[in-house]
Amino acid sequence: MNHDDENELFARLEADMGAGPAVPGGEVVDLGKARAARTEAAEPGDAPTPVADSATDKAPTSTPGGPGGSDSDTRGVAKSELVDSSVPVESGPGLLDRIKGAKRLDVIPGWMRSWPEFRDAVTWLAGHAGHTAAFHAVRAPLYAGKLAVRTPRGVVNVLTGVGRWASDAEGEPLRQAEARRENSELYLKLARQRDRRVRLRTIVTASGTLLALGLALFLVFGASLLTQTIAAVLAMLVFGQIGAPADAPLSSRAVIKTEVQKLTSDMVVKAMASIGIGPISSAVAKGQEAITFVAPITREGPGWRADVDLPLGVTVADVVDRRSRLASGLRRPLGCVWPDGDPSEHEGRLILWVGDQDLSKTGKVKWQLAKASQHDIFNRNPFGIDPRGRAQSVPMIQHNVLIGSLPGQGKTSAVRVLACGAALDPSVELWIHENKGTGDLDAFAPISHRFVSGIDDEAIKYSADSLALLRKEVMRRAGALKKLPRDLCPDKRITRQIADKRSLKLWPLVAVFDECQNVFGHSEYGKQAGEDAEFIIKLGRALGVILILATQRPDKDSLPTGVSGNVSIRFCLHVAGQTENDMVLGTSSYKNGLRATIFRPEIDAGNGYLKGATPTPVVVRTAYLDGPATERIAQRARALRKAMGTLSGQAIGEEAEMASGPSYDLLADILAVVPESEERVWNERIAARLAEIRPDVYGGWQGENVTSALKPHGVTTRGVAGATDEGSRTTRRGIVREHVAKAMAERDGSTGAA
Ligand SMILES: Nc1ncnc2c1ncn2[C@@H]1O[C@H](COP(=O)(O)OP(=O)(O)OP(=O)(O)O)[C@@H](O)[C@H]1O
Repeated sequence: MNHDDENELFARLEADMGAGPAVPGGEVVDLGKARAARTEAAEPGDAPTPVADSATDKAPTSTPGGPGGSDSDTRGVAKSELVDSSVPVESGPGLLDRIKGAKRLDVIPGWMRSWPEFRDAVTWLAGHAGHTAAFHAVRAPLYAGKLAVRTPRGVVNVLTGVGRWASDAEGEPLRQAEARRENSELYLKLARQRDRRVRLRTIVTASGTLLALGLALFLVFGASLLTQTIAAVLAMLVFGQIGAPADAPLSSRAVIKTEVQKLTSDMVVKAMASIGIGPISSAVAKGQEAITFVAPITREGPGWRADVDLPLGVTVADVVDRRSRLASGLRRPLGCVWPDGDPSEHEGRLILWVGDQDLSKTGKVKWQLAKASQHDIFNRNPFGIDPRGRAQSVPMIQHNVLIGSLPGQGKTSAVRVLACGAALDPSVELWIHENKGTGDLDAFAPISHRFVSGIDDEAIKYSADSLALLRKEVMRRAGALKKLPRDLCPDKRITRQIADKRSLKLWPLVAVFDECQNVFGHSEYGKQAGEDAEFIIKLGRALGVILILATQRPDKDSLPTGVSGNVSIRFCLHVAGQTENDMVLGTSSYKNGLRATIFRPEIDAGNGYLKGATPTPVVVRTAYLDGPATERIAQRARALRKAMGTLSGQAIGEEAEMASGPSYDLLADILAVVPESEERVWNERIAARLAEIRPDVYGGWQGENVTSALKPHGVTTRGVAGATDEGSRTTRRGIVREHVAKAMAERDGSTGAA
């Protein structure tokens, strides 16, 4: 709390205690009393009442009005007294509210609460210690040699030192000076002091020498070899160190620290004054306080953090706009300087974070799930780190993702990270489309229900077909979800519990469209594909259908506005200008300071603005998975799917038409569960047996489901006489086994002929 705050709080307390019952702001003002009060104050000879405007620091002005003033004037007085009174009144939060609203600082720092960050810190520390130990261990023989060579010199240094001490050599220059000045009194005093000292020190030195000689004789003639060795090593360590020249230390450094200057308020003010924001520069020029530091500058992660209040009317976006000038003003590389807003405060609260090193030099960020055996897509997917080194993740369920940038900035890498997260959940059905044709996502082919890599018309058509199929799938899911009982699906959206009931076929479906501009911009299929994508984006979220779109041409021809306008998570790597920026990050993003144009081509590949995944947009350097790493993850994902029986579609060589849901052969399955000996059978019995062999497909089926599923195959049901489990005879709907066998033979015969 600063001084002004304290003053204000005390004034407020005084007002609370002394003013009697409060007049709530909403109460009716007694104009008569207000007028009387004003008339009193405006008596001739009275000084004009100053109306202080603390917000604008205006010069005091006289209260308008006076005897005979109009009603509106009167209201003006009453209003100014209530609003601008220099005595605090009941406006704004009270003391308790202010205390309640105070921001609590973390008891335990963020990096200690986040397991991955804590693990990173400990791993780094262990690595650092290990490296230093190994470095010096390797050089130990060299250090021993140096110490041995320096030992005689050390001995001489010690003897010389002792001699100088015993003879009080340090007082000699003083005595000489007094002798030259012929100050006999002081000289005699010093000489007497020297004699006293030398007498005492000679006794100490002689005793010490005798002791040392005794010890030396004992070590040479009386001590064991081990003691002799230890003594020799110790002597070498001590005398070798003492004998070292001042400019040649024994060991070199195992690590050389990159010296990073501490960020000071002075540096920040100077830098801010140099970026060309009028109110700041002019205040600094006049020697006034241009910006206010609301907290001490502290160390946060691998850098420094300054919390600053900008002058009135200046926004964080104004500073972000001048980031490179700010970097110059701070004399730091651009990739170290990250001005950011504080969402919990006002538009003028700037968090300036200055990193020790350029974000682009962080190297390749490890993906947290690179070695994980499995992942749950209902949890957030690790995505990368922010400039402050904090792990950042992306929620997948209930979301769609749009990734955009110029070529070669890291879109595909970002897609891989998201697709790998989805792949590690074996319940997820993957549809992968890579319409650049370079095979960047080929690793996912063995686990994808639908997969295509290509830029030719056929590949584009395949992707467009996928969107059409997804649209149908979304509609099917909407119907299926609606029918679910309320207790299973209270929020009318897919949950883990629902996804795990395979018979419902409502598992999460992640569809990736990399280089989607080639699909949406296609002359023949583009328009329909855009409409389908918009439909899916709008409705698919609650139904477990997640679209991940990546484009290197975010313009309105290649990315339908219905798509870009409705997507929930956006990641924008380097783009050329405002239009592309806003297409990916959303309207007005550029104006609000979210400018992916700040990233440098190539140097900042992998760095982008992430919006929608965190409470406020954040710069993220994505984790990087190269080809082999992606393949290893995909293999793990395939093994998981095999074990769970969720591989489907093209991953097991099925035709593309069998796109939605796992394939099954109803006729073959019925023949399998109805033995030849059983000529006629009730449909309800078939349904129960089918559910036993394929619960994921037939679970929950009743007799009617068998009836309707057989209809397209030309098998009709009829009344079949039989006995219930209790033994009573009755007739129910059923089939003749031979009819099913015939339908299957016909079908297979015609397939074979085709
Ligand atoms: N997260 C990252 N960390 C480090 N380097 C990265 C990262 N992402 C991308 N890169 C670098 O950028 C290069 C291009 O990445 P990527 O292929 O993902 O870009 P792209 O935007 O998909 O390109 P294109 O549009 O041509 O397909 C990579 O080969 C890699 O060297």
